[in-house]
Amino acid sequence: MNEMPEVMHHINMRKGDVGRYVLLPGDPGRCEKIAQYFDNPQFVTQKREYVTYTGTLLGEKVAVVSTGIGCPSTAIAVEELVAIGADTFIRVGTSGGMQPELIPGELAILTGAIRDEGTTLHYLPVEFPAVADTEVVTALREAAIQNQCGYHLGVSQSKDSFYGQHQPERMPVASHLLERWKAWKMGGAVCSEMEAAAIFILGSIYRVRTGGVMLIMANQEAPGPRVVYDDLHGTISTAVGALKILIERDRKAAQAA
Ligand SMILES: O=P(O)(O)O[C@H]1O[C@H](CO)[C@@H](O)[C@H]1O
Ligand SMILES: O=c1cc[nH]c(=O)[nH]1
Repeated sequence: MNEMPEVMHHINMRKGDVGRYVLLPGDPGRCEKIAQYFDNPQFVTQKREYVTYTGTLLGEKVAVVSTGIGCPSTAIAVEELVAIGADTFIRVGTSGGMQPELIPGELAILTGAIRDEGTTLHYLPVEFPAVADTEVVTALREAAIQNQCGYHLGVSQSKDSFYGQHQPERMPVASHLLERWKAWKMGGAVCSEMEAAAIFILGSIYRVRTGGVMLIMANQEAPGPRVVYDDLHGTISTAVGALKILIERDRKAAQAA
């Protein structure tokens, strides 16, 4: 087996560059905006789709690292971040709503993800569920309530094809995609996005804490207005609030130990 290099090949960082707590948006352009919610925000590095800023919350080092689109690049980010010492990850993303009652602008706090993608099959058989960490889910829910954000708890569909979600009819495998979408809906999936399954499966394997909070931009099951892509204040505040809750709880647990 090849050892991990000292400087990680893709994220371009080494031990000490980030702390334990990391936010993971897909879009590299969202990192600077998220970092503004930290104290002492600082740009660290950029390589390919991986942009990193660090800062502090309650005096603790935190980071935001973009994953790019999809599970392949996300799995690489999580692998390399775990190798340099991170152990708590929250995906901060956008998604499409999958249940008629969801209102664009509300949040989906993920308890798990449907593994409708190929990357995690390189890690665990498909029967293994992609689940979020209970402590992270609880912290996200508390933070959403503190921020007065409407939210729904549930599973996302983590898929490989954005256009397979939005224009399934034009795909040669249309009937397959439509039938499976119907099944995900009947099973109660709340939203569709592209990275959570990889984060959750790697979290299980490496015994690190993972979760995700997704802005519901539009509802595919109840067409109506979309929220603007840039309007992520509630989503980011909820993720940052959850990190603060986890930092405080971790400190108390360390003192009690
Ligand atoms: O909002 P982000 O985190 O970029 O994520 C969502 O947006 C992208 C698709 O437009 C996919 O990466 C999907 O998961
Ligand atoms: O509908 C959507 C919105 C954001 N990201 C997705 O993958 N799907």
